[in-house]
Amino acid sequence: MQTANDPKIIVALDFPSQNPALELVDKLDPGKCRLKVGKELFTRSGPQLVEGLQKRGFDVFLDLKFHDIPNTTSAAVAAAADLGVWMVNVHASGGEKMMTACRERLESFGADRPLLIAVTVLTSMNADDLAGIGITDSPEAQVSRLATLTKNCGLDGVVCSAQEAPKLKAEQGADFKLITPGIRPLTADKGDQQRIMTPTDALKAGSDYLVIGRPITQAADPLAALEAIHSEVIGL
Ligand SMILES: O=c1ccn([C@@H]2O[C@H](COP(=O)(O)O)[C@@H](O)[C@H]2O)c(=O)[nH]1
Repeated sequence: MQTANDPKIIVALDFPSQNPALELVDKLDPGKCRLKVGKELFTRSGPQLVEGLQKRGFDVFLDLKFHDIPNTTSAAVAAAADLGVWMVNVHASGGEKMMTACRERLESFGADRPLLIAVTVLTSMNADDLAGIGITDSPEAQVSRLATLTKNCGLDGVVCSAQEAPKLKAEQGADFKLITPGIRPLTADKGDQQRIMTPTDALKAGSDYLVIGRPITQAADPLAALEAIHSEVIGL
């Protein structure tokens, strides 16, 4: 259920610099959405921008998808926790030792620690893309395998596509959070996403949070696009 205290929509601020990002953010309501800062905007504008978004009242998902050795990755998630972000992520394919080191490092932040989640299979990838990196299982099977590893390491959830959500909720339980990009309203361009679902279907399938970028940020009227999605999902 979408409530004012736990907005389900996470707007991906994939902008080339902070000015266009803030132009949109200053029209948004932190009661209706959270914000995601990814590699492009963080590389341009960094921690100062994240702090500015948080001062405006928004929860920030720092989507830097860390993938490195345990020592380096756990230090990076601790730096994210120092920034005060709501959620941070790593790649599950970094493995058990890396994810466990990250989870243990965040324990020292107590109840205020960010949610720690792991990327399973990018929503831009299909079975052929997986085969290209030597994985002959279906995306669904690979996502399940990496979600099980992630849960066993004590993380809070995974990034997956909404298509995998029913299986993951059955396998990992209701509390294991599913953060799903690849969200496309019926009229939106698919772009480079492969495993997609509409906002309504994604929430019905078991997504906890919907990551939505271009269908909002590239819309002729981004605020109207967000409002339309918000109205669609508000009762779910
Ligand atoms: O598997 C993944 C992991 C992360 N993302 C990120 O989500 C947004 C999606 O943006 P759209 O414009 O709605 O496609 C983007 O920032 C990605 O880096 C993902 O798409 N898939």
